[in-house]
Amino acid sequence: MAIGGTMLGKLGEKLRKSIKKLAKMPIVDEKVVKEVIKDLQRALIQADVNVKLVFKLSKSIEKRALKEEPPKGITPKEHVIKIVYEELTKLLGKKSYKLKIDKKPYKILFVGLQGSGKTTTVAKLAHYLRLKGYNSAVVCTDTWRTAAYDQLKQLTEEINVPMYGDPNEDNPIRLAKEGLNKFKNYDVILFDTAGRHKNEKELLDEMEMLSKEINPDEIILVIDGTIGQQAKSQAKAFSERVKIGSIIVTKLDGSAKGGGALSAVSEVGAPIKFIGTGEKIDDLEEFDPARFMSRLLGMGDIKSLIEKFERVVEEEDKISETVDTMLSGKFTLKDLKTQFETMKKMGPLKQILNMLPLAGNIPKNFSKITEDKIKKYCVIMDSMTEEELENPRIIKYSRVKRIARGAGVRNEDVRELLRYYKTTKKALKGFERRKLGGPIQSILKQIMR
Ligand SMILES: Nc1nc2c(ncn2[C@@H]2O[C@H](COP(=O)(O)OP(=O)(O)OP(=O)(O)O)[C@@H](O)[C@H]2O)c(=O)[nH]1
Repeated sequence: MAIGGTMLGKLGEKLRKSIKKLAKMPIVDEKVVKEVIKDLQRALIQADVNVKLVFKLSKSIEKRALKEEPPKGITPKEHVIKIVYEELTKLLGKKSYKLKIDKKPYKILFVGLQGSGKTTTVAKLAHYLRLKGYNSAVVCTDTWRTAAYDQLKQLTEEINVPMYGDPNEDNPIRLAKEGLNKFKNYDVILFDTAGRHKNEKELLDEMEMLSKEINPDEIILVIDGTIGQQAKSQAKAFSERVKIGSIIVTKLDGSAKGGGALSAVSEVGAPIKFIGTGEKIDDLEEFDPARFMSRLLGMGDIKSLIEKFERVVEEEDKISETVDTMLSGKFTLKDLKTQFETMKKMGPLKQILNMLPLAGNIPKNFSKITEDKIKKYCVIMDSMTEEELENPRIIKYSRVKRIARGAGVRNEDVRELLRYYKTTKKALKGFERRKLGGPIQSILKQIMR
């Protein structure tokens, strides 16, 4: 499911809007920073993010945006975008934590209130684990809700995962013991539990007893994302009685309060390892705060953009030299080849372009070329001689024919590449270095590297 679509839809939209606004500002000063912070505050509070957290975030953004110097090669605007992104990400946790199956059987105890999506999540995780190559089995210990057994049975049958339970048994401990014994040769055993009891205390008592009996390798708390920041007190109640190892927040699809739930749960101390994004069996996603935020912000992969910026800074001198050569008109097919090879290494061109918040400013010649073309052109250049690459002017008809044959393409393809080269060279000549604005220059540098 696309986050940009329904999931936390409104929050994402609003955050995107304020970042776009920032990206459009001619300069970034205190007034602009404050305005952006106001927008962010409004969006976050509407998504039920705790006011204190929002306040903390505002302070850090303001302080960093106004005090920190942007690194060389990065414009103040890009710098502020990066700070906003980093601070928003921090709301969701410091890093990503993966589920590690490091012994056999790996026992997972699921806890959570009724309706949180626990049973569905157990099945989703069993399915996820199977795709990762682990064979897992499921035990139903819920003796309170009679439909729980049937629901789990149906879900596990659909995915062909063995399940143990007994609708006539009223002792969850006995069910857990039996299940443990039955599935001890499996890679992973998932224990589903009750979500309802006479009262909350007794539910927690039962979880504690089950935990003692099963001695799980990990206890996963399942929390309904639609409850917003209340998720924190719920998580706390459970963690006071059993050792919560990780959390899964469900129903983030279409929940306006998802941001509140995620940020609140991040404060509890146990990492969010997965999120539930729908009712279907594969609507379970590994949770990575940085990736999640960059997707939510809908600006392509900001994380990789930032890493690239870091490389830009490191390679500033080297790039500067290359750009100088290109802009001075000494642009050979060899330079074009280097440029293509970098593009190939950096991933699909489309992706690179999407990563740039200001992609609209890229000269047409650069954005028009497709990945397939790049591949083809590289093959063609591979069958050229060093001399031809250095001095493309010598490539006349007989050479075109030889190159085409060598590369297994039509003569017309070779001529097309030569035309592309000429246009690019001309376009580069048209740029006067001093006329290039900051961001355009760094984009050009990225592309030309
Ligand atoms: N939209 C959406 N619905 C979900 C998600 N996860 C679970 N649900 C739905 O939430 C409802 C409750 O889920 P269950 O798995 O039955 O809840 P439970 O926590 O196991 O309830 P107990 O068995 O009583 O503890 C079901 O209708 C699920 O389909 C999710 O990520 N997104």
